[in-house]
Amino acid sequence: MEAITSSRMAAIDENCECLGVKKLQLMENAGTAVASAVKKKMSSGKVIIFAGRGNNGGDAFVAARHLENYDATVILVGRKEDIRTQEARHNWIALEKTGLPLIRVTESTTLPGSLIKNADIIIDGIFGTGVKGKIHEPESTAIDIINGSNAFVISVDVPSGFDPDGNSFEKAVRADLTLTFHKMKVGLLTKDAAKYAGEIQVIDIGIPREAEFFVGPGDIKPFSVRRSSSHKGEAGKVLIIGGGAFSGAPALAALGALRGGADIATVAAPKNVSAIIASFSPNLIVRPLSGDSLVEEDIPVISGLIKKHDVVVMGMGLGTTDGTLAAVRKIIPLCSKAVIDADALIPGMFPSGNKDVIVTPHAGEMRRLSGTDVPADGKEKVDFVKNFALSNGVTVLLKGVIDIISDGAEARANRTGNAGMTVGGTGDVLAGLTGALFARHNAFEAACAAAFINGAAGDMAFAEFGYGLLATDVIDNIPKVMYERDNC
Ligand SMILES: NC(=O)C1=CN([C@@H]2O[C@H](COP(=O)(O)OP(=O)(O)OC[C@H]3O[C@@H](n4cnc5c(N)ncnc54)[C@H](O)[C@@H]3O)[C@@H](O)[C@H]2O)[C@H](O)CC1
Ligand SMILES: [K+]
Repeated sequence: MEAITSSRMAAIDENCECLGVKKLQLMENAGTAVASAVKKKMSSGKVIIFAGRGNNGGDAFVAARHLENYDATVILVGRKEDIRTQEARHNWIALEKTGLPLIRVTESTTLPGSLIKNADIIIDGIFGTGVKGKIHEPESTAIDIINGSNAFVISVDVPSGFDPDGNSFEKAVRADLTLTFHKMKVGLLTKDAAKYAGEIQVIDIGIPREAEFFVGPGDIKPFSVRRSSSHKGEAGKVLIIGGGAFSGAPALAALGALRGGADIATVAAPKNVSAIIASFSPNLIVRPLSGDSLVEEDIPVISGLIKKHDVVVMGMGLGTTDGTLAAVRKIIPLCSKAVIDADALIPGMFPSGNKDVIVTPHAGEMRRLSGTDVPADGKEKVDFVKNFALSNGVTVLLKGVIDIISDGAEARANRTGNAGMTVGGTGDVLAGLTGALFARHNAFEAACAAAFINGAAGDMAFAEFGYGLLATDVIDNIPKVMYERDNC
């Protein structure tokens, strides 16, 4: 059964907002489904609703509002001033306008244990996917009280305290029924989950398919955060192997990597272009290779550089002489993580099972790599990319009007970008940016985020320069997309 992590769920949630489906709507659907489960179980009776200060509590507030005709009481575990999100606050205010009794509990000693004794149903909305670490008071005692009751317990999304990602946890509600939203959670598939969750039902809360299939702002969020205590190099060291035939392409890739957050971008380039590349920017470290093009004799130097970097980005501006292609073939197996672009995209060279290679072809390069025509669009194109990724053991980022990204297991698409980006160099920027993101995250997530960020930076450049935009304008807008812009 397909299951989802809490971080992916949060990303999808964020993507929904951009598609016009607000969190408030999802919360309404979630809470309505919980109330329906109560109505299905009994037509009248005593219901106690435990709600926390996060969105799980918000779902419980909605459920309570839909149970006005029952003998229902809401226990807010925490101060109403501390209700964390706008959506949950909105639903608390709506609840205050009903005739339902609302009890606020800030200390474990004031939890009304006697009220719970003869409850028929308890709704458990203390924590959902946002639970972290040791359970504090009064939540901890609230969990104990629920577990000590004889009522039928319905947990909202996950039993409160239970780790949605399958990690160890301190204590959790033991539910009879868990209504989990959108998809099964990874933790609910672990072997002792049923002890806590009881029967598990997956509830559709109206998340559009597009929120999962199209890369959105939620998917780039994890790439925009960094610990304040980070040390030099921790954000990624990227080695660009390119140039010889050209000099601008590897420089654009390196600058794309730096704007994408890499701490270090080193360019290993043939001697004929190395000084030119260095002269483009003082931010670049350039290591000259032996001659006018990459050759096998350069491999000892390159091998040493690979060991000092997290990711290799290779191909841009290399040229396609036999000697260069022979060198490329020998370099790829030396890399633990590689982004392969442009001239380094050589047919038949990706070892199956090596998931730490991202290839970034456009349609023409994809045709060369696969030896067949790429379907124009639709499901056929997605399946084509997915099959290629699976059979070659790589992650594919196929560039196009709509980019398709797949690691062979999953496929997503990216809609950012514009026709102004057909200008030379934007693909080099994307390759470098992909390398920077790949240094810190897995191949598929990095490729998805890079496609979105590069396209959105291109859209910002288009707003300023129209069809006169340059690859360097895309580079300059990368941080705005990652750190400043509302990307909806
Ligand atoms: N994913 C969706 O599309 C939807 C999800 N909904 C519901 O939202 C919750 C997740 O909400 P979130 O606000 O992120 O987190 P929680 O409500 O689970 O909890 C956060 C809350 O709890 C406090 N807290 C966390 N850990 C502890 C602890 N150890 N001790 C004490 N307090 C703790 C924290 O400070 C916060 O205040 C999801 O499960 C769904 O139920 C949407 O409503 C519908 C769409
Ligand atoms: K819960």
